[in-house]
Amino acid sequence: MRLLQCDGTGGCRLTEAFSSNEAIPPYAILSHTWGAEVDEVNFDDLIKHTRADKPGYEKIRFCAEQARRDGLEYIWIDTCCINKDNKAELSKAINSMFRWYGDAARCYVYLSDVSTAERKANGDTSEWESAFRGSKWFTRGWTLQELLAPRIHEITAILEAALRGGLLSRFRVSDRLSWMEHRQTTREEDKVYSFLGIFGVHIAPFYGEGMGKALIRLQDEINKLEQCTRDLHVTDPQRDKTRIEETKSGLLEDSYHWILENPDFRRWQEEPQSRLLWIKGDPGKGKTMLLCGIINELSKSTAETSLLAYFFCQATDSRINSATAVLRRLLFMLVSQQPSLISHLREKHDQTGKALFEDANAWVALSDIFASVVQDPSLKVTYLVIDALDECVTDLPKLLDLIVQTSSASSRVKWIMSSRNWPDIEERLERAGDKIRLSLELNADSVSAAVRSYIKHKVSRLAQDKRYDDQTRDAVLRHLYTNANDTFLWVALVCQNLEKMSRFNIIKKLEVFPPRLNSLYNRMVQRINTSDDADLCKRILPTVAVVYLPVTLQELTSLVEDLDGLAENPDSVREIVDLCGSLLTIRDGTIYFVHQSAKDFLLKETIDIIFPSGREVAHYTIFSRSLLVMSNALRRDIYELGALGCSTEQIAQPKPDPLTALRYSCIYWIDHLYDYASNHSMFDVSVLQSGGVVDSFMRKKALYWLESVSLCKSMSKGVVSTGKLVALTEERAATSSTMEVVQDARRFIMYHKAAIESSPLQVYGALLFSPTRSVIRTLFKNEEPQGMVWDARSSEYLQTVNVEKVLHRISFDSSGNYLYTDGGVVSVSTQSTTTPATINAETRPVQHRGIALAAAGTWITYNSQNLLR
Ligand SMILES: Nc1ncnc2c1ncn2[C@@H]1O[C@H](COP(=O)(O)OP(=O)(O)OP(=O)(O)O)[C@@H](O)[C@H]1O
Repeated sequence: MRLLQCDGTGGCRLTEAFSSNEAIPPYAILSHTWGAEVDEVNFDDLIKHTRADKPGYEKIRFCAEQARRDGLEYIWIDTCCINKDNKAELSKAINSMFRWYGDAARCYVYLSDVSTAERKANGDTSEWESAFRGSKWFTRGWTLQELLAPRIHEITAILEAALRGGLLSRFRVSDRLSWMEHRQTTREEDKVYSFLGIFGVHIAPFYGEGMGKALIRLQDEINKLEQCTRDLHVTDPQRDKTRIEETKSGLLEDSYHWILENPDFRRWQEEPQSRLLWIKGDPGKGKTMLLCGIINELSKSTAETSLLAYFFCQATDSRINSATAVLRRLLFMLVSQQPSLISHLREKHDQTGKALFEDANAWVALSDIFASVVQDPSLKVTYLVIDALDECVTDLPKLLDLIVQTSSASSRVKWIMSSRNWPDIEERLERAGDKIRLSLELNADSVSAAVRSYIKHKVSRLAQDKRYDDQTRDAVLRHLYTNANDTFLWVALVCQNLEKMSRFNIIKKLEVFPPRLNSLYNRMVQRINTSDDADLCKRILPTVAVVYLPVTLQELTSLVEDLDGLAENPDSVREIVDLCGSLLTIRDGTIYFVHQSAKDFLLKETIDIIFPSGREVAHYTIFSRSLLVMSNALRRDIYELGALGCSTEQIAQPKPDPLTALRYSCIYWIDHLYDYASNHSMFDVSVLQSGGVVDSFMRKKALYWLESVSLCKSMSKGVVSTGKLVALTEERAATSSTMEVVQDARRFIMYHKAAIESSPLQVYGALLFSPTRSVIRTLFKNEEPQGMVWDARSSEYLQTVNVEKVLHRISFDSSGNYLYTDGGVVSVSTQSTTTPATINAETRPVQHRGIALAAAGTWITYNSQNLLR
């Protein structure tokens, strides 16, 4: 970007171009409509100091004068700040202009066809206003990206939220395209190129290609961008935060406000060099809720000017307990708020697709991307918040190292993290330069006051709901004040128990709540152990303690034999889970531990009660139950979709959903088998023998299982799991026939993953593209699609499409006449022709890797020999 530097007396000179990592000084930018090309001052005129008589100088003078009044030294005007003879510079400018307008300190609009002289002395603005409303500035293509003022909504019909600075990525593509409808540009392609910034995409301008082709290229880029954002998305982080707050019965402002006045916190907030704040404290001291409060405050105070991204690690949920998950969510939130940042992901994502975020190399790729995002010179001031580092089970050291490294590399990023008092976290964070450590134990007075207000609030609610008399209320207050030891969680658990108890004799019953968390948990476990339902609870608790993410009530019925047949009756399951006392809680039909510390307690302190035969047995039970229920229920086309080409996006979850109770089993059975097998002395070798449970399941159900994995949107996990299964059969010397079927299933899923992921029933079409000697193809011969047999060596082709690169995405429009690929759009002719279609030609003698099926039943293979039939 080049700027015009004004000397304050009406003179200006062009600066050298700023490189992309140089800081750009504050500048004003001009929005105007172009006059005749000869009248505008161009780059050459400024370099050679020629043609000072051009009418276009008036605009420069206007802009420089206004900038002087606004105290700005630099201005940017498109007529003269771009060297249009330099193709690379022109292309870069076209692709960056939207951002340059967004980043400007001021934007001046020069309306050459509206005169202030038309304002009447008596203040009547009607003539001026009608000239204003009729100005051609509102009808030109390029000025679309420069619109700012709210009243412009009436004239342009552009949604007011967009004009008020709402994130453009939140508006539908069709809405944004419609804003251009009544606008003109001198060159037709500009009608498309002027959209690049509005969609946050880049294409090289190619004047002469025509609007149609430019639009196809734009649409293709938009599709890729949307796909990249979709692939990055896992769950909505805002919703995750709300869920956490609700699971913990809502956030109480009085109990976190102290932090805003805390000297360490203020130092972190106010000093630019203090980039890293680490809040540490023992279990249940209120760190998570404190961070929820801080996030609320930051989002109020910095909403417009900065970015805010956060992540709550939860050890109990394998989807959100790894370093990769942390980076993926943070990046998703940053990109959602500043879409231009997606450029750091696009190149890698275009090559690799969703696997970029999920395969074995995901950490390497994501950490590189993250490091370049935080060093992007256009990155706004950014706050990154991570709660519960201690609950990041996978790759915590790598995450800590990255935080330390990036915090010293970027001055625009400020971090807040929380964790328990773990020495290994302390040791790693010690390496960060300007960090602030805020210990809750060292701020005992503030925490104690916060806990007291929490107690007051909870007890007044209890007194109201349970109609306590004054004496009971005061006794409860006293017991909580005396025994809480500044631990929110202890108070929360006691109050939760009191809610379930009748008010009579409460004062005596208070004795059952001993001080300290562990004593309280111990009391809860002892009560379960001596209850009438102890056996049932002792089958449910180990299951809930070893699952890799919280399961639903229906999923639990698949994992615990005693709950067989109750999948349709969640209320009964709820009653049974309630027997497990105060250790578990149910929210939206999903079972959680009341707190991570409850699970920790169970796993560490009660092994002999909950896992008398070892934890591996709990894994074995889940594995074998899963295989049993899947063997009974899985079948071809379980959702009764019919058409093999039905794409994942078109599939609506049926009601009732036959996979409701099976989802967890489908995704995690292999992980449980693996964890069971980790104890050599306990492992029963027959599990992996010919005719054993795994062998039989794979022979009879492998394809139906893959179909269901795709319906559960978990193909990437399926790939990883089958890899684990292969490794296990090798380690444990399974019989060779079992190894063969498992290895072939692995090849099958690797080879056809993309196709099965986009259309689950393509798993059956994929048989046609597997070698005839494939074990899976042989086993499932009867499942091959009938009447659509395709033979690459002998078929007549309607059309042959050769592509230059691997195609990751392929889909037909609803008519079946157009095929959209990431290599371009192909029309699917119904007449026989030997002419190759529009994608660039390159034939490679390798095999096809995937397939897609048109609505009309035409097959296509993609990747290399791309054949339409
Ligand atoms: N500001 C608050 N408003 C409402 N409830 C709170 C607040 N602070 C703490 N609590 C209650 O205390 C419980 C424990 O707090 P929290 O989960 O934040 O502790 P923690 O320090 O993060 O614990 P751990 O390190 O074990 O994860 C919460 O479940 C909630 O019920």
